[in-house]
Amino acid sequence: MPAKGILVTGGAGYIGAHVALMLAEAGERVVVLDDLSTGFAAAVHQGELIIGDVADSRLVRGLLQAHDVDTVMHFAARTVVPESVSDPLGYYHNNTCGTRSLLQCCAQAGVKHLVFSSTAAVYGIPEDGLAREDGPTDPINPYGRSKLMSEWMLRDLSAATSLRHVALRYFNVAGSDPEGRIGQSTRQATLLVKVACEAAVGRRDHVAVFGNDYPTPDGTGVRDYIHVTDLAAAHLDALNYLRRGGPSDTFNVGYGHGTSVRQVLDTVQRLSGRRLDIRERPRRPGDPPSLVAAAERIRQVLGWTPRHDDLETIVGTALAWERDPAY
Ligand SMILES: NC(=O)c1ccc[n+]([C@@H]2O[C@H](COP(=O)([O-])OP(=O)(O)OC[C@H]3O[C@@H](n4cnc5c(N)ncnc54)[C@H](O)[C@@H]3O)[C@@H](O)[C@H]2O)c1
Ligand SMILES: O=c1ccn([C@@H]2O[C@H](COP(=O)(O)OP(=O)(O)O[C@H]3O[C@H](CO)[C@H](O)[C@H](O)[C@H]3O)[C@@H](O)[C@H]2O)c(=O)[nH]1
Repeated sequence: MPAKGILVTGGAGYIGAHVALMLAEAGERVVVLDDLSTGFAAAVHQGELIIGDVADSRLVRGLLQAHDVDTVMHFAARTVVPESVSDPLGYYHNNTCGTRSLLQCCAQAGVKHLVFSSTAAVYGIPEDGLAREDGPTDPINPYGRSKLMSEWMLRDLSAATSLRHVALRYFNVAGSDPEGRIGQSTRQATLLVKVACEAAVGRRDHVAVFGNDYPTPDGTGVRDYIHVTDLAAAHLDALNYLRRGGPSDTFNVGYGHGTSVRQVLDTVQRLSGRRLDIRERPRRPGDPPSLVAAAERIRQVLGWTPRHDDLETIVGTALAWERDPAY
């Protein structure tokens, strides 16, 4: 019997494309659904790309049936925090209502497994800077709320039906495919590693440091940066876990240690050999001083074994992409 299909929504985007390629290389039959609002057709290396909206129920129902899909990996979303503040309804429409529509199709088609892209933004500002899966969720922007609502819907649907899911809460994702096939080409990026690498190759004239008076070792914000290839591998671990019959669950995907803005910028300067024009700016509203994953559960339960837990590898691959992007 031919293998069941895996539907990857948002598979032309930065993270989804890395996962789709890794799945295809592992021998899975992948079909990508993406409206190309922020993604790139050239990011889809293997498997079919269907251009369309996750909220198009007719299209999605047809795809689930035609490709005999039993697993959905759901990446499609709008992801820019400040944009979610200025256009909250757009974010709830695309991320929350889009997910609801997709889930309805999955339930009707009897999809067995779903892996969902959630975010550390569901935590808001944890008191001690360490985010635990069973700790409070209190997102501070519409993006985080749109994702948390999706987690809730998934949890309720899994309780009511035979669907089982894994929600992965990503921390700060950066870097690119070490072979240079896929990377982050997001336009008007706001994320630190991407912005700093753009400056290092001369595509921006400066980098802002948002806040130098945080209660952190060097006064700048601390985050848990993870390499996109390790993040992609977590999705294959989640898939294997669900196939083994594992119950629905939620996991942080982070390394469990923090890096400051200044450490990131120092590394970008050292690896690029370029001095950046660094401008100290006031704190960015809504930024927690420090956000680091409690990172044990995913290793224990899913068996996730990161291979690129190294700031130089993260920045090095991000810089390589910035110098010579494939799209
Ligand atoms: N990049 C990060 O650091 C980060 C951190 C936490 C969580 N996430 C989550 O990971 C997922 C992927 O993010 P990314 O960084 O790859 O962003 P991205 O913008 O590169 O990818 C999102 C993809 O979804 C597509 N898309 C958006 N709305 C769609 C719709 N309605 N129908 C079909 N396709 C649609 C876009 O065209 C794009 O290809 C998102 O769900 C995001 O919330 C990302
Ligand atoms: O030009 C910049 C950009 C960022 N920063 C600082 O660098 C750190 C990281 O900021 P990012 O914008 O790179 O990422 P965030 O920590 O804001 O992460 C948010 O956006 C991510 C990607 O969308 C995830 O969703 C994540 O969960 C969500 O909290 C923060 O201290 C921020 O103040 C700067 O100093 N200058």
